Amino acid sequence: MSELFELPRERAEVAPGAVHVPGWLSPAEQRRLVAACRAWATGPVPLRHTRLPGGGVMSVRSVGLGWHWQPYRYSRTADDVNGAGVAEFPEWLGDLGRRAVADAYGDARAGAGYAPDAGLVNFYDGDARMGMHQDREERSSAPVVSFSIGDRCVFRFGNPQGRGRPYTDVELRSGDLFVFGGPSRFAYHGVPKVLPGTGDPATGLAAGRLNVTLRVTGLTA
Ligand SMILES: O=C(O)CCC(=O)C(=O)O
Ligand SMILES: [Fe+2]
Repeated sequence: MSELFELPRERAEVAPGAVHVPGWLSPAEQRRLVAACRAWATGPVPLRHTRLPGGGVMSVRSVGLGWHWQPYRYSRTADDVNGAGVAEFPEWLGDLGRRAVADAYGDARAGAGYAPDAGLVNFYDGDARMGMHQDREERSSAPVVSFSIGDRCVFRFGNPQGRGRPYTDVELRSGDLFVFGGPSRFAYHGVPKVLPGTGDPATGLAAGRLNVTLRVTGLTA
């Protein structure tokens, strides 16, 4: 069906403290993020499939900013990849995060006080997905900010008690913002499906889905 007949996509509070803001990133901001991710993907730590303790590898390819994430801790160096120090978390990305929190919650003060120090860049090709998990390696309950670019996906957002129901399936499209904090900060969430071929190459991403999450680690040193 043509986009013409689709309902407008509205800001929605999917769970308490979990807010979806469709089309939040401008086309220029999406292009800037894609270009930045392209550079981060090459190093100092390359975009790679994270190895899991059980021996498997994640289908998503990832790289960290500010801090390196590996199951299940943060470090400054990518000891499970090439030992290199992670790329710096840029100030402009923190600024984008502050605006995102302010807009998602309609709370300028919450936005101004948001100080993310870690970014996680995730790239999904057509077959990649992410199982239900909590973001819980952070020692802070500040919100997680998530930006999506490229192919659409089904984002499953649940509850802090466990992987199962209740959850809500949200379609995240290029430019969408999702912020989860407050009572939903430690809610389980995942990406059961990416919808290949639904992105717009004008973003600079010809195929696949890019997701960038910002976090406050609460860690020092
Ligand atoms: O790709 C997404 O939308 C979610 C990514 C995510 O949950 C994570 O990186 O922890
Ligand atoms: Fe997550």
